[in-house]
Amino acid sequence: MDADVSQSTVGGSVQAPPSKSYTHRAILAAGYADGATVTDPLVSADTKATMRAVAAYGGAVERHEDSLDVEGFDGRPDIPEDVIDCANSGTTMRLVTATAGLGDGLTVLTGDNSLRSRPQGPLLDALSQLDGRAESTRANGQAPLVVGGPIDGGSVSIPGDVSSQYITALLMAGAITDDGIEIDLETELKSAPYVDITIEVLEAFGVDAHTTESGFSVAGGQSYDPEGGEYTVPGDFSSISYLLAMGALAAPDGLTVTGAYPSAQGDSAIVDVLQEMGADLTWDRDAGEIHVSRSGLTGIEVSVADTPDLLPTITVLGAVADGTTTITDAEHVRYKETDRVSAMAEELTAMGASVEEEHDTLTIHGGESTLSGATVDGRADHRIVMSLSVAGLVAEGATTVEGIEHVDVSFPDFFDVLVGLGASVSRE
Ligand SMILES: O=C(O)C1=C[C@@H](OP(=O)(O)O)[C@@H](O)[C@H](O)C1
Ligand SMILES: C=C(OP(=O)(O)O)C(=O)O
Repeated sequence: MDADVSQSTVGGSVQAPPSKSYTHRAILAAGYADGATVTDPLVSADTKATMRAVAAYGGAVERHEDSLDVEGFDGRPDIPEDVIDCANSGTTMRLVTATAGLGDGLTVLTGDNSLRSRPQGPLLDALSQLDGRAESTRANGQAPLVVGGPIDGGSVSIPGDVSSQYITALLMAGAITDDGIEIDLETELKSAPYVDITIEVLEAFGVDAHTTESGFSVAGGQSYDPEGGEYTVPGDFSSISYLLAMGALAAPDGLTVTGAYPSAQGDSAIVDVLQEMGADLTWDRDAGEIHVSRSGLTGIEVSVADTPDLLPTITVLGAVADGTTTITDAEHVRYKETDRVSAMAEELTAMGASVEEEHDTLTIHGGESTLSGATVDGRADHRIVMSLSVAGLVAEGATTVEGIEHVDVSFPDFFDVLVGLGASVSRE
């Protein structure tokens, strides 16, 4: 499905969607537990993949209007009756691959074309170091994967610059092992705040995991036991980034995002990025409300080492801002649903922007009247679709964004929200 987005303004108030990262972790943590209620979950294509995995391992997930009742598999998983299809979700594949290492038998994991081209090798290698069986069927470090155990824990050495999800996966599974897992990082850790999110969720489930001098550590023999049997998911700052970008570019009378409370999410840095670019933006942290209105923006230099999912949003902001925006430390953003560094450079160039791509860096030469409408390819990637749609709000003439159904991965009602805020969008 495509969306035709015309130059238009937005305004009003909108509730932040629930966090994808917290929802995945809460569902799996409830799976490792006897069970739990997950309140205000994100129900999306990606989190449904984690629900399916928990069910495949012997749990069950019942959906209610504002909550999920998760029946856990309580520690070590059953051996699934069938292949686990992780669809488009990297988080699901990495987190539940480590779960498979706890099982007394083999689990087969696969996903869609995109997921089957993403790197899993370092996690497979880590499970092998723990004497698990962990193989890529094509011997290329990519899914389909065949993984089995049961692992007892131990020490692993792993690179930190490919995906933090490997660390999250090992910490979550490590608590269930007999001996725990010590993780030594071979490189600096990229996307580090996502491990902070993991440690925060584990703590809420009564599990201790912590940083060490060389990486992370989780003791074995722990049980997942959430206080009060319930966990509430906060709002999602990656999703909020599109709402704030729309406000800063196209809300003359302002736009308010509610449900935006502080948490461990690195992507709340979008607030600092916008303020540094000169946006008229205030965040009432106690009330969980961010107010932003249309502002003249100026280019900045920003590292996405900790915040890879903000790259598409910042690229669009940079294309409209006066002067040059330089996005650095971006290599790991190439390992997502698509290579987002190239995708954003190419699609915004098609809209008239001047973007220079290097391996680790994007340089955008912006200006208020740079963007013009074009037909752009959403690359079957939710974040490319959403950021190009925001660009369409300020481009001269109509922008057609292809493949908009992919917003289902993290922000299923994105286009309803956009229309509700007054944007001129037609879908066909
Ligand atoms: O753990 C998580 O919830 C995520 C970690 C990040 O991935 P990497 O650690 O692979 O960079 C991020 O890009 C992804 O959207 C969600
Ligand atoms: C990269 C993302 O997610 P995942 O790694 O779970 O596919 C994302 O949501 O941008």
